[in-house]
Amino acid sequence: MLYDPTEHRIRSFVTRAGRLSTAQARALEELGPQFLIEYSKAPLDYEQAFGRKAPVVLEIGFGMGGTTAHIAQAMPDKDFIGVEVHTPGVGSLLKLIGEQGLTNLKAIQHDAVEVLNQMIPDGSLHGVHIFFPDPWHKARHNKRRLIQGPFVKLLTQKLAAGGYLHCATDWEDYAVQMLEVLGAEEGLQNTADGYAPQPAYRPLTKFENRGIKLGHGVWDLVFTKK
Ligand SMILES: C[S@@+](CC[C@H](N)C(=O)[O-])C[C@H]1O[C@@H](n2cnc3c(N)ncnc32)[C@H](O)[C@@H]1O
Repeated sequence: MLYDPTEHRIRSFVTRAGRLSTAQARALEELGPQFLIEYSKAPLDYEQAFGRKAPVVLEIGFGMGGTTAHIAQAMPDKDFIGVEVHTPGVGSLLKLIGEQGLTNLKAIQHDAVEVLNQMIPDGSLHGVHIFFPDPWHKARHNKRRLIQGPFVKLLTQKLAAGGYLHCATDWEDYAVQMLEVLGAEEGLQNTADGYAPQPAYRPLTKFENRGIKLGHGVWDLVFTKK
């Protein structure tokens, strides 16, 4: 066990109260029963969850879900599971699922580390997306960053052979950390010589737009499981 969720550990998020809009609250109430997968300590049966057998991509920390819904719509042959702790974000994603009539996207509202440990079977994921994870840019908060050795080992364990891990960030020193940590994971192989060109399926996100306005660069990293 790489992470024991029963042990105290430093989390990559802080619980924010966050105000729900009326539309988000309605989406949670009306679409939650169909599109939310409840956190559980039992392994998830993807075929049962989606009613078909298809490659599964997990997205960690989808924020308001705009990118997640965009990608799911563009790839109807794949099933997507988004994991997010923030309630307004989950409401926002459910609203998009309803508006776009998506049947290949569901959400889990829970800490992704516990979801991976408890619900995701080893060797089962076609891909993992982690777009603009919180940079925790103050040095004393760096330890909260998601992309660290043990977490990357856990992700690698959950990927199928040939499956991919795609991370993106607009914080240069987090990009450097990601390249170092992913490069050090012996189960992974870089698809590029260093940072990867932005894959065509990833649209600009809200955080990316903000970063670009602030003059930050954006770095994509795409690794595959050996
Ligand atoms: C900076 S936001 C980026 C959101 C989105 N990916 C985007 O690009 O717009 C990071 C998100 O990750 C979520 N998050 C952080 N740690 C998480 C965890 N352990 N499990 C699930 N979600 C997490 C936060 O709640 C937040 O919404």
